[in-house]
Amino acid sequence: MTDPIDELTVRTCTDDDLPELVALISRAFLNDPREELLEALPKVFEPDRRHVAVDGDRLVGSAGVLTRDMTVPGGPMPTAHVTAVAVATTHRRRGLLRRIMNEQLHAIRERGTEPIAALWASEGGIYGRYGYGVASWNVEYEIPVLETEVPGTTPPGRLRHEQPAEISKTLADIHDRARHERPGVSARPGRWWEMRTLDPESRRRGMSAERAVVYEDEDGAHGYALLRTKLQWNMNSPGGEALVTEMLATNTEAYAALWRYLLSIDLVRTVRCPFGAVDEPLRHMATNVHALTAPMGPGLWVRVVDVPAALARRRYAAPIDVVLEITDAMFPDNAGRWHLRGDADSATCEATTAEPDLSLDVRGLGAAYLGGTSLQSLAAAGLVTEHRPGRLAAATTAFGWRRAPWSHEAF
Ligand SMILES: CC(=O)SCCNC(=O)CCNC(=O)[C@H](O)C(C)(C)COP(=O)(O)OP(=O)(O)OC[C@H]1O[C@@H](n2cnc3c(N)ncnc32)[C@H](O)[C@@H]1OP(=O)(O)O
Repeated sequence: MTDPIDELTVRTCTDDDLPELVALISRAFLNDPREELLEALPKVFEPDRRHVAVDGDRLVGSAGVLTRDMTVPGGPMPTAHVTAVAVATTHRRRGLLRRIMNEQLHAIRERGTEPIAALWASEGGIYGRYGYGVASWNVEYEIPVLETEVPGTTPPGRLRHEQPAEISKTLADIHDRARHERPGVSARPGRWWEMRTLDPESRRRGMSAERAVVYEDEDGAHGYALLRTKLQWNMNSPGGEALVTEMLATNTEAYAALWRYLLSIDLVRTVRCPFGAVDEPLRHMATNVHALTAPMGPGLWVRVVDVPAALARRRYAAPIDVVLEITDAMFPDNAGRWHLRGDADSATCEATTAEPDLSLDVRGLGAAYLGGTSLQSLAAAGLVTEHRPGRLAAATTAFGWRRAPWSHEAF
């Protein structure tokens, strides 16, 4: 007997679906549908890239893609940003997500412009089965500011307070220049900055409006921090909190000046920075690194959608000449042997019948793609097999990168 879930229509969205879509996504993420989502979403909404499952006159499942570049080792690359995945609680665990993911990944592949897809997962058990691997790690800093500081003299530049929406061009310029150094950072095309700088009450969660601190010198602006604050008292002592919602800098001076500022705001005792990088330079700048001890969790998950295109598009930290044997249960065209040759300037990847040096599933390739998960550690976990001695070590070095991948926003 056919499960009724197989009878549901899965189609792409229209603008008319928006109100019901907002209700579906809000409920799935345990919220009430909020007016401001109806204002924010249309700024970045791509109906033709969002799948919905329909039961009668109801939307019961959905997953979308945002068309954005992401920096990968070597530079920016079109990347399908998978977002706002939801299945109605009335229809859960009957295979609806599986149907939607299948449609979505095939649509990305048919489009032919995005060699990889990326997402932030709400739970760790969902996306591995679709070929996604954890490609970056996120560190959640909670810094007791009385225990550490960033020493140094007053830099030549200065800091100024601004309303983010009023200086979005400056923020966008710093963001664009800073992100090229760092795999994992997403571009903000079109009306993204308009959406990012909306500051509805519901985003504040009891804290202040978001404000910007910009570092500039005579050559222009080189860094910014976006933050919220909240004052509370412990008996007669201040116990204020600052939440750094985003921070990017194009040089060390700006980065140090911003952290020096953040760690010395009067009445603030704790600075939280929920999107921290694994290789955050602050650890080497602060006087007490123990104050920066912090939990780490998965950040970006990457799915390689087109193996030869993805491997030829990124660059490699050292010369590489290797035959990879890939398995991929969803895309047979990805499976097989690929001869990858590359270095810091160029790369090629062609089908071959040669004996493989390494074999791995596409999920492991996604994990290693941004340079943040080592092939050697995947091999130690039994997820990469080496067929010729020495090839694993060489490939591990080449797949690494000078900065750890980092995503500064959970899209
Ligand atoms: C990129 C993002 O947006 S991440 C956000 C994801 N959305 C949410 O967390 C919102 C709340 N949750 C939901 O909307 C739904 O429960 C979803 C979308 C996570 C899952 O939808 P469902 O239709 O129930 O999933 P479906 O029935 O297709 O399950 C497919 C497989 O994934 C597994 N699975 C589904 N959800 C989870 C989960 N949260 N944790 C672990 N495994 C899961 C199922 O057990 C099933 O496994 P199987 O193939 O071995 O049988």
